[in-house]
Amino acid sequence: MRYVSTRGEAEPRDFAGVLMAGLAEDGGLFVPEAWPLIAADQWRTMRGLDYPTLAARLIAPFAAPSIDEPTLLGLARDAYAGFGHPAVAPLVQIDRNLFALELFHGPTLAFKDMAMQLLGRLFDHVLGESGARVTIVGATSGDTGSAAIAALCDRTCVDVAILHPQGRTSEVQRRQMTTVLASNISNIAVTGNFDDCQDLVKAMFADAPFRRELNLSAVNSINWARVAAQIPYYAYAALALGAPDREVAFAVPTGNFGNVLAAWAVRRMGLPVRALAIGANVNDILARFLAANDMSIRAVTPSLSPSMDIGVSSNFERLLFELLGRDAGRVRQIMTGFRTTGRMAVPDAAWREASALFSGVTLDDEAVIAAIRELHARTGYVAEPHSAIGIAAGEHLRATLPPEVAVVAAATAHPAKFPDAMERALGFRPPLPAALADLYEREERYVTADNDLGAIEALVRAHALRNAVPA
Ligand SMILES: Cc1ncc(COP(=O)(O)O)c(C=O)c1O
Ligand SMILES: N[C@@H](CCOP(=O)(O)O)C(=O)O
Repeated sequence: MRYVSTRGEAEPRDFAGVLMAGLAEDGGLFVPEAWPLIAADQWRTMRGLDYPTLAARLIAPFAAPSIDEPTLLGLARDAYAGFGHPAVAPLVQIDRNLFALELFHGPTLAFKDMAMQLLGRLFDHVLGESGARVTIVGATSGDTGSAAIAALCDRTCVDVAILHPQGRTSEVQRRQMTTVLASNISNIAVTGNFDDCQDLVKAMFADAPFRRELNLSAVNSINWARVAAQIPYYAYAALALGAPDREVAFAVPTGNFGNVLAAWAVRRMGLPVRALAIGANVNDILARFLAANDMSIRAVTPSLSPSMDIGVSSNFERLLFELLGRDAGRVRQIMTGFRTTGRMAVPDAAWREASALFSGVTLDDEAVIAAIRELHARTGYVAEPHSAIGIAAGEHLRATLPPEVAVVAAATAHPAKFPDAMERALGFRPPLPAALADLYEREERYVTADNDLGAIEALVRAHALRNAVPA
């Protein structure tokens, strides 16, 4: 499989090349040159496979020829061995025809572990073969950072610098990052919001000499490998519920649009996905787009679902590329306009196509608290704010669909990551699992920095040089 940039000017490359490159040199995102299409008969043979086997089977067409399926299977078995549930991503029925796909049984208690545990092993595999070393720069609103750090700490071939918005994550999220004292990990608390951090990451990639000097790579969902590794759990859920012989629909709490893009991908690969709902907090650029073709940047407002406090959803560009018939020139023009005007001029036909498949549901903090309480009182299910938004979107979706369509909502984080919100909603603080029980006693280490590219680059360079192996 070869990958092309959504903006058409970067050199195409294979899976290993895309894993290492992260963001394309033209500022675009890598996408598969062609989508693998799986026939119904082949899908049926995948029913009942365990999670690592299914993951290897579905990622194999994306990874070929860089990495073959047996190698992927070995990496996947290792990646998911430490998960806290034997099914890795269990489906829990929470109501009539409504299921929660629990994606938070990995080491850092959020769905990011599902991809990141595999990604860490992919980096080792590819870099081990080449002998190269990379500097990974990442932006986080709370969960990507801790998952990346857990997956990559102490690996000899990578240095990791994670930018988080100072004071805008939950304390558990911050401590999950800042208490990892491995020498290849650096945490930078930036004065600003997640979008500032993400813009800084993209600016580092756009600084060609810096990018070359440090051999930059990415762990955010701008890196195609992240999205590829998020595809299997949607297929896993759909197959368990009867696909390809039964339609399914997915509801996904959304920030950077990576997770729901993976759900869209299984549809593109041939599974009968009838509809996709995105759940948003007050930072609802995607819901506004779907409702009224209003993709306009607004100030980011802190909320009880901090991981979704995102103003601009990077992965929308991958969907836009498809909606525009893969016209990279058009994408380039629209994205340039978006950056300069703050409003994305999506052609009407593309918007209509998107809104025929996707719907959006917005919940402000009061509605989130009410949704957590109501869900708990009615079903006994304890959902943290992000998952509660996903489930609320699933409930809206269910009301619009025939009863034979199975609705699956992504439960993206463990309630213990957001104890303040849970206490406000349900009057108790869910305990952290044993492996994290002493999180509040652990030493924290991080540096703070202004939202200034030069200052951040200097910190990242110093970190990478400190760890560089002498020639
Ligand atoms: C717990 C949680 N839920 C939902 C999201 C939104 O996912 P995405 O950014 O892939 O849309 C995030 C962050 O990305 C998250 O950490
Ligand atoms: N919600 C994320 C933000 C980054 O999203 P990503 O999927 O692009 O890594 C986080 O928790 O960090």
